[in-house]
Amino acid sequence: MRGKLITLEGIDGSGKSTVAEKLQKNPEIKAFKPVFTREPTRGTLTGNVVEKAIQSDTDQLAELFLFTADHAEHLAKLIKPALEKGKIVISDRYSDSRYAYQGMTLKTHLENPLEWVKDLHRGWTIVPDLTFLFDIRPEISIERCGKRGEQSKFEKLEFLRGVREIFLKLAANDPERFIVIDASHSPKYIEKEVVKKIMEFLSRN
Ligand SMILES: Nc1ncnc2c1ncn2[C@@H]1O[C@H](COP(=O)(O)OP(=O)(O)OP(=O)(O)O)[C@@H](O)[C@H]1O
Ligand SMILES: Cc1cn([C@H]2C[C@H](O)[C@@H](COP(=O)(O)O)O2)c(=O)[nH]c1=O
Repeated sequence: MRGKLITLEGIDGSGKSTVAEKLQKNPEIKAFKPVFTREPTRGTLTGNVVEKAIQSDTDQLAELFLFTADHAEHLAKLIKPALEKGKIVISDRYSDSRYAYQGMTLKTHLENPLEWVKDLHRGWTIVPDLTFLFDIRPEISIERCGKRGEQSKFEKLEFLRGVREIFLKLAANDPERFIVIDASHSPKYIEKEVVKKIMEFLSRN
């Protein structure tokens, strides 16, 4: 039987990586021996190029294609083989990050960037079985990122407001797949909520 793909999404500083770390240590989740991964990928040719691109003034369309190439590589080398082996895969960011972030960066290039970017993925990507959207006001997430001590070029209030809006739209349009989590709660509360929802999902599927 094909495995299950669970993704963690949200704006910068919404707490996805913190949740991913907690899930890796959680006994209920560990029992399923999930494969933990992320986008942009780490330590790969495509992931390294993306890393460089987002640290510089790369053209927005070029950036979309680099993120998408990284996604193709991620699918081919890790996601598909793991799902074919029946594994549960948990990815910190995935295609919805492209729809939301590049849906914003490409606003000046294209008439309907969200649909255009979604179309680009159609026919070859794998749609997640379950997606958690960690929803938070950018004012809070930016403050959190400040404390973390690094700043990406996407961590701007107006920009993240737009990204958040697209994420919420994606979730509203696909309520079967998305679970929206109020990410302003404590890490402990969020971990409990996410574990509960994953266990419910796995018991049904
Ligand atoms: N629920 C929470 N409450 C308060 N602070 C949090 C919470 N979750 C995470 N943090 C802190 O906020 C910062 C950002 O968290 P984290 O790196 O998990 O976010 P992220 O969504 O993975 O961000 P990015 O996508 O930008 O890498 C970290 O310093 C982390 O310790
Ligand atoms: C996958 C993906 C990511 N981004 C953005 C989101 C972040 O600002 C950075 C890097 O991600 P990280 O989780 O903070 O390491 O890149 C994007 O714009 N498009 C994407 O597809």
